[in-house]
Amino acid sequence: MTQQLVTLAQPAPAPAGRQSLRGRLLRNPLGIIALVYLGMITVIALVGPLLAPFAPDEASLQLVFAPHSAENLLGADSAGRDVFSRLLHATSVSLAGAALAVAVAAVIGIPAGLIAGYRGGWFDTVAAWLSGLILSLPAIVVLLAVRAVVGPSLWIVMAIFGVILSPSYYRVVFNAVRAVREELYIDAAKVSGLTDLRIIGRHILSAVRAPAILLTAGLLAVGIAIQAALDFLGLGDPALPTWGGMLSEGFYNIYRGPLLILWPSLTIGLTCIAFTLLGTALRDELEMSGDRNKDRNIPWTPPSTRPEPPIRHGDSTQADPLLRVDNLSVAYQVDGAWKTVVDDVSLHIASGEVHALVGESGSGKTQTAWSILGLLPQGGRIKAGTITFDGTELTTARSRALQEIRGRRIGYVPQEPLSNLDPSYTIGHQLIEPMRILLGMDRKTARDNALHLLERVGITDPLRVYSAYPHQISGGMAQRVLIAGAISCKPQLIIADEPTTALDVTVQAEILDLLRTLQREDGVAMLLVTHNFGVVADLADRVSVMRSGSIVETGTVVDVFGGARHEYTKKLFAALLDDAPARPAWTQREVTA
Ligand SMILES: Nc1ncnc2c1ncn2[C@@H]1O[C@H](COP(=O)(O)OP(=O)(O)OP(=O)(O)O)[C@@H](O)[C@H]1O
Repeated sequence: MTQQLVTLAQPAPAPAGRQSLRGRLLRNPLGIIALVYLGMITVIALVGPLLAPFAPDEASLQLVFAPHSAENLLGADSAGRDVFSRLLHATSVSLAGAALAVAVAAVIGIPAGLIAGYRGGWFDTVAAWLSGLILSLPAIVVLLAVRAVVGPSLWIVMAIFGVILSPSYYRVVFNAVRAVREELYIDAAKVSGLTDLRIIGRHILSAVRAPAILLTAGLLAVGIAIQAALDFLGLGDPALPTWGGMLSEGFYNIYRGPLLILWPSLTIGLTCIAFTLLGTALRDELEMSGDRNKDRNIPWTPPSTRPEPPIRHGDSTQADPLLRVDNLSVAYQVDGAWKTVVDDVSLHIASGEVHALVGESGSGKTQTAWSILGLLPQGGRIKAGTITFDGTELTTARSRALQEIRGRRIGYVPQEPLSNLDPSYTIGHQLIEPMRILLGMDRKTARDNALHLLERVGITDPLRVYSAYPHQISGGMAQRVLIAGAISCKPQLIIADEPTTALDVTVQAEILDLLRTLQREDGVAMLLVTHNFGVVADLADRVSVMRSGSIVETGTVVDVFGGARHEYTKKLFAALLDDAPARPAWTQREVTA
């Protein structure tokens, strides 16, 4: 999990799952049904008026309430007009009306949300005020007033309805932009010299796209329903054939021509359902929520080249270890196939022992640690092996048993201290909550305990830090707070994932010192994920060296440091103990000169 400060002049590659949204939507049954129906209705809207056998208002007294026939496929209405032709024309008008409302809403709401979310300031204040004002207006009353003023114009009424809908886009886009605005990659893009417009176009719009598409599907359904309702109430334009107008006509003549109400209501209902289904399918695919079920259908097979058994120094099996990880394999689904990132990993940690996992970036250290914590990110699965903690099998444990173990008996110290604290709560609140829930302490005892813990981890002003918010403390302090949190419930095992990487050198030394003291005083076992051999030598009893998802060498620190046998371990040591001068000779000469 090395924090990589990549320049973001180029956008980060999209996750594999996002690359083929259209393809995945076409594999989603709901998506296919909705797309086929909506595709069909759009084609009808475009070419229907050209294919209609009659003009929408062509009336014949002989055909009043005529039943269906070869000439009038769906019969005729109370004025003797061909229902089929009117339905084809109404499809164009109704869809265009809904599309107009949504287009107006998007044109106003999306740019306003982007600017207010990204720039903030007075624009944010004015836009938030206006959006609140529009939302507080009763839409139907406004539309009635508009109709009274401008007369029966479908297009003006739908355009005004678009304005009323625009706060929906504004809020969704504003929230999406706010969520990414403070991200490091946006700062990196600013630093790399991109203009605001380019940053919005390249980095922000991609965060806004998914929620905006979802909202559009929902608003199109709302647009159709509202327009039908206005026409049904007789507030539409009587000169234009619409689904709502036809529905109204069928309703008034329900006894003489019962089928007249069927066709428009069926079309309105199916179209609204199709837009809603499309929205649901899009949400499933964009949020990858369907993956939970899909990945069951793709069988995982171990990679064809199995890892060699690790080189073991001495007997690394313990009679009754606190934590046993045996033959663990972890895989992610990427482009419809399993990618194995941890393969056949076994390690045992005895009570009070510090076991270090070292290896190059991407070798699977963090995935192994997260598997033990049950914190694999979405898409990651334990595909083989067992993880037994103090006799409890964690891979098959029910979530209640896991909750009891995680936090209470296994503590976790993450790599990035500040991003692991919730900015909305004080440090004190975040410290006492687990103690109150997991240990059943009352508020006062938990508070005293939290202050004592803060003092114990070396915070000089515990009272101030207790009532501070995460942004008011430094990275080193935040790491101490997280260590205090990890030990607050007196766990038997602490998993520390590169606990010093994000800190400067002097603070690193202090934090290592602290971990060492706590480990000795409390006799807690520790799984330490690190790249740093210095940290291993300083803290660990045993070490396992990982490469490409598997352990290649394992043993006590003394044995491995004293006589590394695997080529890869030797290379790691060689890289560390390079005899070459610290900087090339020519540079030294230049500096001396
Ligand atoms: N969500 C994911 N989808 C697919 N592969 C992933 C995912 N997360 C991690 N991986 C892959 O898992 C492998 C192991 O990653 P892991 O984070 O465990 O590495 P690491 O050894 O902890 O590295 P570092 O020291 O840089 O933190 C990497 O090849 C990584 O690309």
